[in-house]
Amino acid sequence: MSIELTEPAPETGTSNGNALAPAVRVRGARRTYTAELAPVRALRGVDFDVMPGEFVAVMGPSGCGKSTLLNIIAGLDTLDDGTVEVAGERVDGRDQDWLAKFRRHHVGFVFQFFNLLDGVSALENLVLPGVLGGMKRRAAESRARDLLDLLGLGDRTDQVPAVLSGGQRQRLAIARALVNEPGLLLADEPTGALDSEGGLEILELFRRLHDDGQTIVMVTHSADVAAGASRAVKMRDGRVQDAGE
Ligand SMILES: Nc1ncnc2c1ncn2[C@@H]1O[C@H](COP(=O)(O)OP(=O)(O)OP(=O)(O)O)[C@@H](O)[C@H]1O
Repeated sequence: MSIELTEPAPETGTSNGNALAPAVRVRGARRTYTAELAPVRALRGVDFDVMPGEFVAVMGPSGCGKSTLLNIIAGLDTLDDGTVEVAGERVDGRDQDWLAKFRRHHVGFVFQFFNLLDGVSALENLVLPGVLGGMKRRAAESRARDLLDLLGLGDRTDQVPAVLSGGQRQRLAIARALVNEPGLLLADEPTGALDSEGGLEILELFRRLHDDGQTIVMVTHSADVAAGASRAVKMRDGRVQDAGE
């Protein structure tokens, strides 16, 4: 059974009715963390745009604010100042319930260390977020099986994550992130825990998803991985130094 990877426009409803709204629009983003010695200014006025269908790599030295930027786009962290829009919808200033619902339907998140549910099968790792996202169990199972097939894990449905290789676990995590057909896929160092072969395999998968229209923002330290994206954004000291072309 084939599966359509191309995403329809997210049904967030744009605030201004503009169908060409950027997938992501961040303006003047500031985030300072309280720390023991001195406050850490993780974001110092970031402007960042991603158009629908782009595959953007975010690069920069350790501590420059890459993960913080990704987290504020996902509504996993809050801003001190500035605005964040995803598909035309303001994300900043929302309460936790709104953000949880928003994430469930519109944002898929892939982590460096997979963050899978260890005690349940590969299939169940996908079915649970599908059901939480509002699917009937049978529909979620069907979607989960299709995604596992698509990502080359069709023969692993009943296995728990612990018996999978790192690359297979990351493919499972990507499948999970796609269960609810998010308009936006965010990935924080998705190849960071893999060897170079495993990393390139994941990059190839992202490129396929991108070819099918998926909007992707990926944080990476690897220039080789970033070269596979359609644009590389460079951050430094809490700012965007180069927005790429
Ligand atoms: N919850 C927090 N509390 C305090 N400081 C934090 C917190 N989260 C991040 N920071 C600090 O904010 C700065 C930016 O962190 P961030 O994780 O965004 O950087 P990064 O570019 O993703 O780094 P890396 O490449 O090492 O993952 C760092 O100095 C970090 O120590």
